[in-house]
Amino acid sequence: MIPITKLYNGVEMPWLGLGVHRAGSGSEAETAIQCALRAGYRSIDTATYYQNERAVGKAVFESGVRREDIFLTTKVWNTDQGYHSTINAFEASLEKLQTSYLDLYLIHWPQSELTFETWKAMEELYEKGQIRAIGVCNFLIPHLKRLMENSRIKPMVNQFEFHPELVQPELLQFCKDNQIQPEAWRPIMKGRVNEIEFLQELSDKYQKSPVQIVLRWDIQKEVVTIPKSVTPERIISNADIFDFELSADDMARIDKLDKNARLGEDPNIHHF
Ligand SMILES: NC(=O)C1=CN([C@@H]2O[C@H](COP(=O)(O)OP(=O)(O)OC[C@H]3O[C@@H](n4cnc5c(N)ncnc54)[C@H](OP(=O)(O)O)[C@@H]3O)[C@@H](O)[C@H]2O)C=CC1
Ligand SMILES: O=C1CO[C@H](CO)[C@@H](O)[C@@H]1O
Repeated sequence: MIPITKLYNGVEMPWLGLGVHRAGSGSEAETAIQCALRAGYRSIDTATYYQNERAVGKAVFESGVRREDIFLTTKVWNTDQGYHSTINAFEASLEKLQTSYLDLYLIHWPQSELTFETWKAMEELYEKGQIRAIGVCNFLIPHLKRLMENSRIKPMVNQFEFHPELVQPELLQFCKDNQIQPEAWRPIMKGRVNEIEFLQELSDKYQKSPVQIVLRWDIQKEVVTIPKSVTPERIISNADIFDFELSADDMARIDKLDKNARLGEDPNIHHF
């Protein structure tokens, strides 16, 4: 059983889920999701932008796992931002995902003034019970402050790039202080954590792979994590992180690998 965290509105979210960006839009994604569900995953992170919501919906529907036991996340893409276009994008996502509600709907990137309208639509869908939790991605502290100062409901989740070379302690603390659950994207640096020497040392010490060490570090830092894989052995081993604990010293030493180095786009270029 993958343990769960509780969002500030009481909704339960698994600490670990399957990311499906670049998991393909057909059978590759379906097979990966079926494998993950068999391995105990109960959370899937997709996006309209990934063009595989249909595959996600099909895999979940055919898995035999009850919809209410799965935590389904998708995101409103930049070109769909705005009040009416968000409602339309949401309806389209529901149809593709073969579901009547979402567990988590996220704004994919901040997009200047339009984001206020997007958020208003999401607040309404949340209040109507069509989404169990609403949140954002790629919001830095100024983005979060601006949204919170100008809206009724604060985000329940902020999903941002997070791994040992991009720790952003201030953003983590800000999320914590405001009861916003942080969620890590690109958590294993696309597999590159395997090449970091110190993580190889910890791998020998704990008898876990560097990837497992890093995913465990996420959990102990209270960051939800969503590693992507379409490889069955990796899907299984990435979830095998709940039977060991990193010492406080080793946690702090992983923190020190921080280089403030991004692999993805810088949210600073998105004015809001
Ligand atoms: N909100 C946002 O803006 C963003 C959200 N995301 C979300 O976060 C998820 C995860 O991030 P992502 O960018 O995919 O990167 P990840 O850090 O999860 O890395 C995925 C890559 O690592 C490989 N991999 C997986 N497990 C292992 C392993 N145990 N050993 C070695 N290599 C491994 C995968 O290969 P293979 O599949 O071949 O096994 C894949 O190439 C995305 O899928 C998406 O859902 C990502 C980017 C931005
Ligand atoms: O979700 C995403 C997947 O990765 C893309 C490219 O790195 C990101 O831009 C996007 O936000």
